[in-house]
Amino acid sequence: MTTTKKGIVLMNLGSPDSTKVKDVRRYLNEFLMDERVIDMPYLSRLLLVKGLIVPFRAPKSAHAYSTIWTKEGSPLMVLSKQLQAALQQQVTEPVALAMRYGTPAPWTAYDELLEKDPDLEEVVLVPLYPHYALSSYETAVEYAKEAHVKGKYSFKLTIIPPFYDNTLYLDSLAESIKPYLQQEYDHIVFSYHGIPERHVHKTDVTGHHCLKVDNCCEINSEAHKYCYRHQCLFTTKKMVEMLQIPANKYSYAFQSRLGRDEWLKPYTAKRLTEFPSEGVKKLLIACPAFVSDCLETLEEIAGQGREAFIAAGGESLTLIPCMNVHPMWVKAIASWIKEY
Ligand SMILES: C=CC1=C(C)c2cc3[nH]c(cc4nc(cc5[nH]c(cc1n2)c(C)c5CCC(=O)O)C(CCC(=O)O)=C4C)c(C)c3C=C
Ligand SMILES: [Fe+2]
Ligand SMILES: [Fe+2]
Repeated sequence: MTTTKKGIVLMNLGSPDSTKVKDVRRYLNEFLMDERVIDMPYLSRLLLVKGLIVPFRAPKSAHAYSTIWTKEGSPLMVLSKQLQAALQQQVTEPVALAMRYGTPAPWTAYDELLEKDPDLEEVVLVPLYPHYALSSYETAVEYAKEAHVKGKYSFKLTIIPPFYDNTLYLDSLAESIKPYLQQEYDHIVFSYHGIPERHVHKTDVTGHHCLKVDNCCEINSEAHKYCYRHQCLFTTKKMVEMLQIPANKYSYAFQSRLGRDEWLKPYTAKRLTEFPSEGVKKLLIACPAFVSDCLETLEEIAGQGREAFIAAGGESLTLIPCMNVHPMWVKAIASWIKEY
């Protein structure tokens, strides 16, 4: 029996090169000019992003990054590199890292793998997103595929699908949350990165299900394959079942809204200011849409979010860290590689 010579690419979102405003500006321009993130015709997008959003956002984001930046760089990059190293301990195939924005680009990762093994026959791409969204999973995959075609690489590219319902992901996530449920708490919120409602309509393959039918995400539909909201709600439901969280002690919410469009609701930022008046004083927050801690968990939730919650009368907000390099999570990725 001959075995295929494989390599692995872990792919995440990416961070600016530094907290300097010019680096953050370059990163935001690349990110927000992505048509799967700001889905507008090119000229309108250019005017909005370069004329309005980035000039105002870059200094604010640079400051936000400066509050979480480490000696080794952005937490997202540092933790992604740690995940790469931990996975490399578990598998014999070479493991490289790629980012959708900034560096390392997918072609850099492909070249790195080929340098280690010029006879490489297959690369397994692991987009580090549990849930499908145009602005996360799809854009990463399309970018990696484009780099594969443009670079005329001869190896086969195999792509791991969104893993929101995969037992190994759910087991690792539950295991990473479990210790935090031992402490006294009033409520746990599962906070997912938000997306515009328009994106949910766009990915509805039926054209008439998502956000149009009552309880759309709970009624069986072929739309769920691409429905970010369904997939987030599914992950929440599984966590609640597996961790036996009482029905009155949990909720879900969506964070990181940008602009004035309607995004998935409820908004985390609003809920944080409402919880204390509902009797929630000790709050836990888990962020299952992120596999590695990043600006959105460390600054938006544990920084600004905690401040808003306390100012509204809350006592404590505990951010449950992402899976990061949890041994079960590393093993989960290693076994997906074997399966594919
Ligand atoms: C979990 C998946 C993600 C989805 C879906 C997503 C959608 C989305 N994001 C923006 C705008 C921004 N997001 C930013 C940071 C950021 N986003 C994700 C993941 C998803 N985004 C991560 C992991 C991060 C953190 C990166 C890091 O370096 O730590 C930012 C940059 C920071 C800021 O200025 O707030 C922007 C901008 C939109 C518009 C969108 C859906 C359309
Ligand atoms: Fe984002
Ligand atoms: Fe749905």
